[in-house]
Amino acid sequence: MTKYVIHGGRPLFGEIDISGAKNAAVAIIPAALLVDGVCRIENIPQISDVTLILNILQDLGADVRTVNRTTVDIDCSHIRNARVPEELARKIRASYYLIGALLGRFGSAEVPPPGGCDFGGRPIDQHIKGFVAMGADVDVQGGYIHARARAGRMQGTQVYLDIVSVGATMNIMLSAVLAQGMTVIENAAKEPHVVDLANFLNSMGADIMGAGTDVIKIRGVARLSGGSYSIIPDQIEAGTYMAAVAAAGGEVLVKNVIPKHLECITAKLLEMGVAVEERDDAVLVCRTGNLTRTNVKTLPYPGFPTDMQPQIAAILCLAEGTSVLTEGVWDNRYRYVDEFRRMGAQIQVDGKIAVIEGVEKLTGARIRACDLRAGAAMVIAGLAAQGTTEISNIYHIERGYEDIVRKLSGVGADIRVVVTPDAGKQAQVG
Ligand SMILES: CC(=O)N[C@H]1[C@@H](OP(=O)(O)OP(=O)(O)OC[C@H]2O[C@@H](n3ccc(=O)[nH]c3=O)[C@H](O)[C@@H]2O)O[C@H](CO)[C@@H](O)[C@@H]1O
Ligand SMILES: C=C(OP(=O)(O)O)C(=O)O
Repeated sequence: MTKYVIHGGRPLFGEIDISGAKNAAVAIIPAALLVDGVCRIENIPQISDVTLILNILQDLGADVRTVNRTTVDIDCSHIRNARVPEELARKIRASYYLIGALLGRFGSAEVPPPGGCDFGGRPIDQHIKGFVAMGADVDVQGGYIHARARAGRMQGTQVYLDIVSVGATMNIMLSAVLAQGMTVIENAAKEPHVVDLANFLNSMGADIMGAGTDVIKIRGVARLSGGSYSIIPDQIEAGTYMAAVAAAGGEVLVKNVIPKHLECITAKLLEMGVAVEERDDAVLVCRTGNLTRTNVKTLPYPGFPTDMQPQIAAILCLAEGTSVLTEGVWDNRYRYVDEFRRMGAQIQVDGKIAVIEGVEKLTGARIRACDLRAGAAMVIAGLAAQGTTEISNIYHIERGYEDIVRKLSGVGADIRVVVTPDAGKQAQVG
């Protein structure tokens, strides 16, 4: 078993470099399927979700070459296969983007239902509604989603999303760039990664307007051609390290960020008494005094991101007074609360609302990551806690954080990766 062992209670000082955004990279890499020629993609984060999506493209027949640690060249010109392997696709959420990209490229796709963090139901009905409106037949058989454009090519149309969905907005965009005519997505998501995908596709020759607003217009073009593109910095990775400084104390320059994307997080940290100073492409985060209570509700961008909800909860556990946290996106994103309670946190959950009574200190405990951001929040709690925290199931964290142990050690955290023989092997030895 591999776990993180953290000796908490040390403030953090120094600088942390932020990697490319997970939720942009896992859409832009499948988008290379639409391009005729070589796409050079830079600022790719070294995380397991990216490795998986690159493996899927290779399995489909793409030529993937590593240029350096953060750059790959992808050439999908010779792909003829539109069936995605089940064992890879089920491990990540972003495999759903292969439906839109393959439909756009070949007019057909066979993709297993996606995996990803478990927040209760994660339907993709809005993605399918969009594909059907654009002239595709979609059904599920033998554990696979089968999608086929009846006219051989997707047809532009108007799609109104019943709910603001990041995945549906980007998937419909992928299926529309090579479609016949104009597609209009209404009630579209506005997250930075939606804009990044549109910018990537436009840089390869697509004609997309309005990304970042709630109406996106995509005029279909005959072909996309190769080029190079650099992925935006990860808003959530940056927010996670900002939260770590807020919880543990200290002063850290979080570098290579777009401060505008962080404003929703910065605003809450300021309310809690944390100093945040914006620079051109960095934010300086400093916490010396006590933390003040606040209320937080997660919402689609530009609201406070749901992917920062567990991390802000870790700080609120240490803030003076009672805070109310409302999850506005997912039905069940509080599965980590029992683990926090083992560290002395006082949290009551009722449906989508968590009431957090601040405590003076958290104490180290053996806890288990239950999903990606919950795992990151446990790291934050461990850094702030007195004593030793051991976090298992860290593969969840490695889906989305490049070198988290090295980055935190670089600012003075006492965090190590420890590999122990699993229970089965110990029993064999004994
Ligand atoms: C790989 C990736 O980018 N994952 C992110 C993406 O997930 P994902 O794309 O799965 O999330 P969505 O934005 O689609 O989901 C938002 C809400 O819409 C609902 N919904 C969504 C689609 C649909 O067809 N029907 C439907 O009812 C969901 O249940 C949820 O309540 O956005 C989420 C919301 O910012 C983030 O937490 C995830 O980190
Ligand atoms: C929920 C997340 O990821 P995914 O949708 O890939 O499970 C996340 O990035 O916080």
